[in-house]
Amino acid sequence: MSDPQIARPRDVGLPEPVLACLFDLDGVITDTASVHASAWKEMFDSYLQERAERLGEEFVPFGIATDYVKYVDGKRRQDGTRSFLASRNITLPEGESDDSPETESINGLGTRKNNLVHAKIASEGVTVYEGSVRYLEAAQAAGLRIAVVSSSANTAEILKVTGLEKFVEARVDAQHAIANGLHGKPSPETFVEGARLLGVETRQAVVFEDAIAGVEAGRDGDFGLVVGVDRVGHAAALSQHGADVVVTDLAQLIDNAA
Ligand SMILES: O=P(O)(O)OC[C@H]1O[C@@H](O)[C@H](O)[C@@H](O)[C@@H]1O
Repeated sequence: MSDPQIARPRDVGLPEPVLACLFDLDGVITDTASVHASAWKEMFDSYLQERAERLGEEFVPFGIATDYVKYVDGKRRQDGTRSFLASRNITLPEGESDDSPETESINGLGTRKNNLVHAKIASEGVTVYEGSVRYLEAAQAAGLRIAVVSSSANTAEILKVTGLEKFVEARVDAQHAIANGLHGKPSPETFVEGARLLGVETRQAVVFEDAIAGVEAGRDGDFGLVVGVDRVGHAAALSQHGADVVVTDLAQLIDNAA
């Protein structure tokens, strides 16, 4: 529900010179970080199990609270795959972007995971955080420009099925980043691009992120503020890696400012 009394950045808990909000999507606006996390676990566990049997090694499952948060969350699909496999001393060829799910390559494992994400979204739908919709409405009412900056190649689809497109003036997703040669998070380049597309300086933009790689990107990009969003009890890690403030729900910023 929009609040007609909200008219300035400080009413949504942001410093006055701020002109724009750069929102991560999965885990910040939509409850899709959990969908991604369970797809990653299903894919890696089946791959690791099959590999352990083949090589006669012990099967060590993929941990969501450990491996996902540390190596995968917030990063582009191929970067997350590579980063987790490196932590297990596994090196695979990159392969091609259209590798089938059976191909033992970085892209092949990514295809497996993406098929699982699509199946989960088709069967379970996408949940939008109510507090985030309230925040989007309030930010819009306060005259702030809004971009979504996500590592996901499924960003456009998620924004469409949830009806959130109407809030978004600029979108920097995996396709945009790759087409423009931008490094993915934890590099700040995609957030810098979000500010550029909105026509504001980075100091005039606030980054909203739930992932360690995302707050690191915010910290390294000279933004006005980095808001960490803690959905899984990792507030301390978000602060340590670059969040200036941490909330468990975006609506807290409005309520605290009132
Ligand atoms: O596989 P996709 O949809 O391109 O998403 C890549 C990544 O996108 C990020 O937004 C998520 O935090 C990660 O969990 C996800 O793995």
